[in-house]
Amino acid sequence: MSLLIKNGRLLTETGEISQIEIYIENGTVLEIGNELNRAAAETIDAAGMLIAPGLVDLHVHLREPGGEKKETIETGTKAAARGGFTTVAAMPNTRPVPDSAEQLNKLQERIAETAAVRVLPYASITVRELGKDLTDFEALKEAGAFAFTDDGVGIQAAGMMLEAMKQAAKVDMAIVAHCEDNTLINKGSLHEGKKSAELGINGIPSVCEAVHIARDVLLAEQAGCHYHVCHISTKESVRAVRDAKRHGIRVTAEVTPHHLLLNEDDIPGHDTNYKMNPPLRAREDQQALIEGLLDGTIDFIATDHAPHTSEEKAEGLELAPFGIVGLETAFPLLYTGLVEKGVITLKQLIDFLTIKPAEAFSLPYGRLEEGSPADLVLIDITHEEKIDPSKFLSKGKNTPFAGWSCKGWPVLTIAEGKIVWSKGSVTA
Ligand SMILES: NC(=O)N[C@@H](CC(=O)O)C(=O)O
Ligand SMILES: [Zn+2]
Ligand SMILES: [Zn+2]
Repeated sequence: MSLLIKNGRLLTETGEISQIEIYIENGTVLEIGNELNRAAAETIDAAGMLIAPGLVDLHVHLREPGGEKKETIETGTKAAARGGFTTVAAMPNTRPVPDSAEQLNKLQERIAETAAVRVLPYASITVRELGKDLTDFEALKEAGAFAFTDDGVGIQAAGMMLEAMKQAAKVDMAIVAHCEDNTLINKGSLHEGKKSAELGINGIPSVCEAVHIARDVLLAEQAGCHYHVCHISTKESVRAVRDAKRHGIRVTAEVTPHHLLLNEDDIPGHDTNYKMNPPLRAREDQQALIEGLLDGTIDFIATDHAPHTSEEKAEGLELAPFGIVGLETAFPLLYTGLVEKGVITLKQLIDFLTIKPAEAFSLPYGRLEEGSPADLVLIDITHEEKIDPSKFLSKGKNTPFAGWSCKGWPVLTIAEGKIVWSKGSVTA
């Protein structure tokens, strides 16, 4: 199977745009250049489109097994393809949890059968994510685990975290941490601040997250493992990561589009589409996250795509589950909200969604070079369209961004040389 992409525009290292042809064979980029004179089974005219490496999202909830009402591997990866993502890492807070080689193997089978794009499965740190017993890291690595995390819940005991980190260092894998101290959650539904006070709702204080990060970087220093912070959200957390990096500790961090684009002032009232964990923080936290991204404290962007059913989300601010979807809106939102506003460049945005996550975890994805896997996305930078959850391929419609007018929509996604999603107008 061969594919020729003509007339596309590619960003060079310096951020300039160059006209390019890409020839793909058997899932691999064979040649990039001008007037390649290749005869391909299929030709795509990418005139006017920006070509980027397939986007990489290392924090996604696909919900299968056990949560199929919210999402499946099939619907979640179709949503990924529509959003321009060709690699996603699937969180293990499913039922059952991939906490043994047997469960992970079953998950891999489902992925092989139904996924539209590449899925890297996380395994849990503790059995059933209960925080009591460590899983068998060696066996899980052998079975193809991408990294270890108990996302959805923090590792409460420092001794447990240290032991996990030592085991992770032994098998040269990362500990990926949802940072939340259960004794500081305060039964909160929003950030503890202006908005929680205004709405008369319990708030989750910033220190609930930052205290785990401050603890964990010290533990990681001792264990010598790669420690990664999920969905960083507060200025104190950014400070802790920055300080740890300065001291040579092997820590990386991700931030979500919603924490970069929203803060508590944007919450219109009792709307559960603004309820996620960690919560939308104060304006100065949002500013600190942008600064952290710009100065390299925060390594990359991940969506934390967390679909829930509309019935669950209709239960009111205090009872509804935490989480919003993100795969199908990340690029246009960030392009419109950050690049068009001059906060970051287009090159930086693409890097934060491709090469940066890949480098943080030494993955061979997120780059478009001769010999690399043929993962790429064509993006229409100029076309403006409103976010319409009814068009989502995800089962989850839970987004606070419905109706936002955005530019920078993916129009065609190729994963391992195959067209996995197309808006329809570009294929020749
Ligand atoms: N982010 C969320 O608000 N929710 C996630 C859990 C998590 O990422 O911690 C979920 O699984 O729904
Ligand atoms: Zn989490
Ligand atoms: Zn998550």
